[in-house]
Formats: sequence, structure tokens, C-alpha cells
Amino acid sequence: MAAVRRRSGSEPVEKFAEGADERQELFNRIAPVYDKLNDVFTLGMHRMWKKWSISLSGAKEGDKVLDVCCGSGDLSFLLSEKVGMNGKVIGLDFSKELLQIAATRQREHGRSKPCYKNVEWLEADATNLPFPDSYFDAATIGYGLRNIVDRKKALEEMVRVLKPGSKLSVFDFNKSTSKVVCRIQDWMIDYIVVPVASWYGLTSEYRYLKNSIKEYLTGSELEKLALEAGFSQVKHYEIAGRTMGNLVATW
Ligand SMILES: C/C(=C\Cc1cc(O)c2ccccc2c1O)CCC[C@H](C)CCC[C@H](C)CCCC(C)C
Ligand SMILES: C[S@@+](CC[C@H](N)C(=O)[O-])C[C@H]1O[C@@H](n2cnc3c(N)ncnc32)[C@H](O)[C@@H]1O
Repeated sequence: MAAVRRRSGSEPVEKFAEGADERQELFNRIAPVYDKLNDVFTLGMHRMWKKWSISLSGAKEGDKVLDVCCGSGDLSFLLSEKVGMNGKVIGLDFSKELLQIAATRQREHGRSKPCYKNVEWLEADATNLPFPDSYFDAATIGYGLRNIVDRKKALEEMVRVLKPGSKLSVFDFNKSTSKVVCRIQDWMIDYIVVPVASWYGLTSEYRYLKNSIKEYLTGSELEKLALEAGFSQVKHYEIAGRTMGNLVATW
């Protein structure tokens, strides 16, 4: 693997992890602490939010479903329980390190969660999905679309691989139009997230998070982009004090 370029943490955040390769390296670097820090920062609430997002996807027993940007597998495992032993889950991500953590979690929970055998991990890019047209009954993407450089291409790929009438559930931070909500997000990142991340030598990686939210799309902009990508019905919901949001797009 190419030598990982380390930043002193003093570069302007706007310039950090601009390209897909840099983001891939970023997620490979944060992989060892990603799950633990998410539980710490949200007091475990992110797991409840992800369950909500899965419920909005329409995934059901026996379905074949795709979790894009699956990372360490949180949504993939929730989908696994939803579709059951007769269903199939593909967890797709371009971070080898996070996929290895997902596979380890799958093995470790193999006995208590036999349905996890229905999950398959795939190292691939969300903007070039290696699947035929109209292949999946539902798809999810959690904290992923915001991190994809070519978001419209990724959404167009998700339209292509979904069966007509099926849904994509997009969970992420909410780029709120409320100054109060933006201040809550900024305060949490500046005074809790980044200082804690710095204990692990990941200051820049978690400082990137703040800029990625500022560069993200509002709920109405996400709805517009999904329609442009080919979805026929769209609806964006806000949760967690409007700090998080979920777009449901139907093909
Ligand atoms: C689970 C969280 C973040 C996932 C995550 C997503 C990314 O894109 C990253 C990119 C780079 C590095 C790390 C990540 C990453 O971890 C949530 C993190 C915590 C939030 C920043 C702050 C928590 C918000 C409050 C708990 C919301 C509650 C408000 C209250 C209910 C009014
Ligand atoms: C914040 S993590 C989210 C992981 C998981 N969905 C969750 O909810 O915890 C973002 C994930 O998106 C992946 N990612 C970003 N851009 C990608 C792309 N173009 N193709 C595939 N994966 C991508 C990263 O590797 C990372 O695993």
C-alpha cells in the first residue's frame, strides 16, 4: 500500500481528503477506532438511528438488499436480521480495513446470529456498482453519501441496480438550515469529537467530518439530486434534534 501521507493537522480542513483516494486512506486509518468512537460520541444513539433508517428502506424477509458504504457493517447486520436466512445482504465499501472489521464482527457473532451467514462483503466503489440492472429489492447507505465525491453518479448507480418500485434509504448528518442546529453540530465536533479523536492521532481525520457536513446537501437539495439521478419519489426526514436526516428515495 502507498505510504500514507500524514498531515500535521495544521492544513486548512477545506483541503483535507478532497479526492476519493484520500478518503479511502482516511477511512482505512480510522477503522480501528471507528465503531468505538461512534458509540462514545452518540452515547450509542447512532445504532437506534440506523435501525430507523433500515425500517424506512422497506427491506423485508427474503429480500436481496445492498448496503452501500457499509464500513464496519452496522446497517448490513441490521439488514441481515430483517431479510433473514432466505434473504441476502451485500455490504459494499472501498475501505479494505473497515471491511475486515465487518468480516471479523460477522465471524464473532456467527453463533448468536446465524442469519449473519447471509451477508457477503465486497470491496468496490459506490460509483461503479458491479451488479446487473434491477438486481436489489432495497438499498441503504449510512453516513456514506456525504463522503462520496461523485454523489450523483453513486445515486444513478443505485437507481440502476434497484428493482422498479424499490427504495433507497440514505442516512446521514442533516445539513440544517437552522443556525442553532449548525452550532450544536459544530460545538460537538470542535469540543468533543476532535479532542477525543486527537488522543488517537486522528485530529485531521475527524476535523474532516465538520467540513464534510458543511459541504453536504440540505434535505431539499438531496431530494432534488435523487430526482435528477432517476428516483421517482423522494422524502427527507430529520431526527435527533434535526442534527441527523434520512432521505427515502423510491425508484
Ligand atoms: C455516528 C457519527 C458519525 C459517523 C461518522 C461519519 C463520518 O462521515 C466520518 C468521517 C470521518 C471520520 C469519522 C466519521 C464518523 O464517525 C456521529 C458522530 C457524533 C456527532 C458528530 C455528534 C453527535 C450529535 C448529537 C449526539 C446529536 C444529539 C442531539 C440531541 C438529541 C438534541
Ligand atoms: C462514515 S463511514 C459509514 C460506515 C457505515 N455505513 C456506518 O453507518 O457506520 C463512510 C464509509 O463510506 C465509505 N466510502 C466513501 N466513499 C466511498 C466510495 N466511493 N465507494 C465505496 N465506499 C466509500 C468509506 O470507506 C467508509 O467505510
